Amino acid sequence: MKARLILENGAVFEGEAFGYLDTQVGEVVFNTGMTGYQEVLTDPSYCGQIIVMTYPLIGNYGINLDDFESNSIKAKGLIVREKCAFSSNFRSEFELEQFLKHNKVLGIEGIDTRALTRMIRSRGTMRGIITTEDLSETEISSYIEDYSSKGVVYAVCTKTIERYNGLTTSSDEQHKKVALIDYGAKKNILRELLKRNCDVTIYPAWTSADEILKDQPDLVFLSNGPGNPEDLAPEIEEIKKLIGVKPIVGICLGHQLIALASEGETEKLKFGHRGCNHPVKDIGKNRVYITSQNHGYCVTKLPKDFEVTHVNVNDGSVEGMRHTLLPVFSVQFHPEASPGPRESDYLFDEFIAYAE
Ligand SMILES: NC(=O)CC[C@H](N)C(=O)O
Repeated sequence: MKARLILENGAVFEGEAFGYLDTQVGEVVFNTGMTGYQEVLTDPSYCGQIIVMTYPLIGNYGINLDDFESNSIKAKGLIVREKCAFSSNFRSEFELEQFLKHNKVLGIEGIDTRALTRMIRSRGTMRGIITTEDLSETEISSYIEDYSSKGVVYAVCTKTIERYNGLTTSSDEQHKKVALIDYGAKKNILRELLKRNCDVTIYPAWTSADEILKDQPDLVFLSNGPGNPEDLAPEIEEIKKLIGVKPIVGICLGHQLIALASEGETEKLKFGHRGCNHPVKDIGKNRVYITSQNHGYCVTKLPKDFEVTHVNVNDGSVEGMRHTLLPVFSVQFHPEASPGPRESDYLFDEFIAYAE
């Protein structure tokens, strides 16, 4: 069946539908990873977005039971050049198409993803509709105008407090108590903390600072998550109450929220950074790491008393910052990888070293 992507600038790309037949509106973004489609689709930070994979063949190693970053697809749609119908990998449990169908997500194949990506790069990120229906002009513009990314964090974060014990049980290993505030946390953040013997309590995004402090954590960890950080005014107020009281670290959205809670500023990037091949320089180590990224916003004004620890080698944007006096440290990229290179996972040791 035919399916179309209609962008807000009027461009139309036609391809073949696969997965679940539907109409959805979202922000159309591209990801340059050659692999990692399972992690990308289930990463809650993609909530509200339609993903274009620039690698031309997607689905060739299927979907397995271990690589989920949350328990369902959070993206609104998937656009590929060619979908692989029969996967070939010893870990594959089902096909990409089945996975999309089961999660009620529309995929479109046969799209010139190179032309589409070039258009997004030159025009900037745009809203778009994916559909198998014949929509009228009025329907198209009302879909696009009604689209908003507000509330996405509340849609994806945990609704109840969850507690996990660190993996090592030996009594001489001291377990650090980590309060992970979930704005749409990827599972690999939890896995990395548990692997390092931390006992982790996951709190819904709206949890008050008082409630978190009552549990006496050794470290507060602000997760990644979807949407515009500026939409989270109440959460920013709670973070303000934690800064200087408990050590705080953050990844991606968490990093942006620390900036906003300390009177820094964030802005939307023209087309974002999404992929597994973004070079980031750790200024202290004078080394470049290839990192996994997925963000549309970045910190443009550093808060007072903060210094830049990491910088993006491609465009010079801020990739990490640290308070010069208080235990506060955060990065814009994803040291938990999943998907992508794991070479910056040393940052989890640095994060945990901040614990009291
Ligand atoms: N992965 C993330 O946490 C993304 C943060 C934020 N939603 C952005 O797009 O910039």
